[in-house]
Amino acid sequence: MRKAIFDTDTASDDAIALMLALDYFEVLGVTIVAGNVKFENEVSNALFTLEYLNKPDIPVYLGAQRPLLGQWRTVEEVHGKNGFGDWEYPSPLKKPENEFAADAIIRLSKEYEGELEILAVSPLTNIALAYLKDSRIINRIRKIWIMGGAFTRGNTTEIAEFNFWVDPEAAQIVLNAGFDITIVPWEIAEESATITDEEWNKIEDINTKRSEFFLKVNRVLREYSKSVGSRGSVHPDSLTVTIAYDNSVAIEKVSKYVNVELCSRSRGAMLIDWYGLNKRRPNAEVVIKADSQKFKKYLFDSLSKA
Ligand SMILES: O=c1[nH]cnc2c1ncn2[C@@H]1O[C@H](CO)[C@@H](O)[C@H]1O
Repeated sequence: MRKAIFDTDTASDDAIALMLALDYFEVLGVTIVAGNVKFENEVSNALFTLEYLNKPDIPVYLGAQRPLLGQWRTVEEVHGKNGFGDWEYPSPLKKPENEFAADAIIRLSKEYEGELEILAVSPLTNIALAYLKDSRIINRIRKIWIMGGAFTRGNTTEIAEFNFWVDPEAAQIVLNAGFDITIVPWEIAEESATITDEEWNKIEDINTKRSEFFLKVNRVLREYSKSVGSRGSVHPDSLTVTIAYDNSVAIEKVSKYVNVELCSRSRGAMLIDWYGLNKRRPNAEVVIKADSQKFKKYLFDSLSKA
């Protein structure tokens, strides 16, 4: 089985993406980073998810509790106050590790040199810190799968997607470091990983512990997504993990030089050099079309498991 670290600001879809990652990868650790909701809620959500899915032995490492430089805001309106649709789940018994997330990433990259992949479905602060401490990590990590960036339809500002917007400096560091990177941008998820009301009804009918989990953690996400005009709840993190597992879910990809804007109004914007104007070598593969049916088949299969 492929080996991966799951880097997350655990709220709503992050937890479903973690469920999928546990099915498809040997997850060596879950690293937590500042993003969606209060750090303590993210930690609790990750610990609870692992317990709920009967994987209590997978270590959880605490990472950056704020972005490298800028101010950010959490988005409880998107995920609910606790990030899990206000579901009052029982407090997890499991505890996080003492080792700092960036150190765990560096250590695991040595223990599994050339094999380790990172599923980065959150702001890139932890990965930037790991790289800043040990730049040779770029030669040991096999691949980073990044959920981030918007082409034009930002979900946090007019032009910026949340993960890139929270820590654009970290995103810029990671993108320019020399890792092997695939990016799944926001619009691709909205197009292909939106779960409509009809599909929510189908999930209600599945009636497994996992489907119940989906309905609870994504309850507020569903309301929020619809309130801003999406066709249902949008699941970018789940799509990213599915593409990491089965690359044929990404129907069209382009290799380009990608950077992130750091300035005022357009902070966090994804900058793709479509025409090679900078004469810089491509640093990322960007997914521009995904197979919605195939993604949903994977999601429903996983939700149907006992
Ligand atoms: O409105 C939203 N819909 C879905 N995900 C969101 C939203 N706001 C923040 N995130 C978080 O940021 C990434 C997507 O931009 C996802 O990783 C999700 O956890």
